Amino acid sequence: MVINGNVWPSEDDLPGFFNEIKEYYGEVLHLARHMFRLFALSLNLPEDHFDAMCTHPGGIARLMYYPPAKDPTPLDANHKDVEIGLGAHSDYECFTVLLSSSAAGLEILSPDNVWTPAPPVDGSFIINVADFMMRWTNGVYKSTVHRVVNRTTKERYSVPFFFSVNYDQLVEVGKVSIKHYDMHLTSVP
Ligand SMILES: O=C(O)CCC(=O)C(=O)O
Ligand SMILES: [Fe+2]
Repeated sequence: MVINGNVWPSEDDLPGFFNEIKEYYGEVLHLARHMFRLFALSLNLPEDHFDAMCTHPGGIARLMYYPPAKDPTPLDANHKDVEIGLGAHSDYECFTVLLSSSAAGLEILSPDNVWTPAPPVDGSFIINVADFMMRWTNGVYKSTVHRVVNRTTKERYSVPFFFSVNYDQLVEVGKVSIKHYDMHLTSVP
């Protein structure tokens, strides 16, 4: 449900901003729908399995800004990070298409609980599996715990695009029916 629409800066204040964002949103939405086809194939489902569930999908693009670090410190297990830009979390939709920032800062928690940098790679996207996909696939896909710490003296920008099926889509995990945003834990078969 959309309660309020987006509030856009005026064209005078930020010329071209609305059109650039709109164009990016259209392209990344297209890519996300394509990614869902790859997820389907990887799960031994027909390629178009998710198509009808993504006719008016949840898709939120967020523009992130991380100021330069005042006290740049390397990633070090013995050092307590004080300048965390975005604390440890997993995303909660199906998956996130993350446009790599030109500056480093994204860190992924490895399965053995070690923070590991995910440095930007020019012209690439990072795909983070999110909680809904993990629940839906009964843990076949696992959501990625990640955080952002800008350890550089550069400003950092990034654009995550959080993607989901239609918010009114009924989905099933094994024999358990769940509704979006009304999830319960299910046992792994
Ligand atoms: O800025 C980034 O690279 C990641 C952003 C993020 O994880 C989020 O907004 O959920
Ligand atoms: Fe995130």
